[in-house]
Amino acid sequence: MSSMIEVKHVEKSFGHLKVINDCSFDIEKGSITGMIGPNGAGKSTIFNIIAGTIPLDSGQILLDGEDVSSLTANQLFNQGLLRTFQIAHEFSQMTALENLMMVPPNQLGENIFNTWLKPKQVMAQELEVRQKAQEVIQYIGLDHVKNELAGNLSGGQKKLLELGRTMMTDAKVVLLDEVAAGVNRTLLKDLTDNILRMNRELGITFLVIEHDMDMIAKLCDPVIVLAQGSVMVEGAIEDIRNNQKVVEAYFGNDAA
Ligand SMILES: Nc1ncnc2c1ncn2[C@@H]1O[C@H](COP(=O)(O)OP(=O)(O)OP(=O)(O)O)[C@@H](O)[C@H]1O
Repeated sequence: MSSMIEVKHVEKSFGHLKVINDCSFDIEKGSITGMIGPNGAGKSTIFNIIAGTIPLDSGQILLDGEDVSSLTANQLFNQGLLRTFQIAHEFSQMTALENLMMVPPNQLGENIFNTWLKPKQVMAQELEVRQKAQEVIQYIGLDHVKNELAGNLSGGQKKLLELGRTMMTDAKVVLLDEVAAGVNRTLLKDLTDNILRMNRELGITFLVIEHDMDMIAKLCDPVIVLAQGSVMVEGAIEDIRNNQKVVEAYFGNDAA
């Protein structure tokens, strides 16, 4: 197995507060790697650094062997690394299907000159995108609500739609930040099944930050425990659960 993402000696401070401290770990290609840790451990910060939304102070991030430490989120998107985002306000007034159709970058039709100069190509591409969106909406099990406004979908359905949006791209790695929050148990199972299926069938690598331990246990191997800005332990969830250092990091020394 080779690495999809390598985090090497990354450091990040906010003012005088050192939040990420000589942090190094690898995410294997084809894995669903979980990241857990107590509040304030630096999970969101390292996640945002990998996603290109926060610059690192020092260290290096490699994507598929290439140094991407200074790339922006947009540039990383074009290299196949993306994170799910909540459906923005303006998209909530579009249908679920239209939300999927908005995703592919560089659609020819977006450029007015292309619409005049290359109308056939624009139409062919729109048809292709529509077909792909239809396939994706079926894949994620939202066909029955494809014409509903995204704003009217339930919390869990919105999460599924966000996952679907990543399938409209040629994603190699998807970063998921607390997808389970506010999702009911039935849709949580759909969400978990879809992530497992996308991983198995499409070969997408996932990095998952999650407070829901059930979801972590169902999805992730390995699991990385972050504490005070660096990796405390890494391994299978059963080993992590029984690790005394981890229990102490979460609950303090009283937990012993
Ligand atoms: N933009 C910022 N400016 C200043 N301090 C920040 C900033 N972002 C995060 N921090 C601080 O960095 C530390 C780590 O925060 P971070 O959100 O990465 O932790 P976390 O592990 O994701 O926590 P949680 O599980 O509570 O979401 C915290 O002490 C937080 O207050």
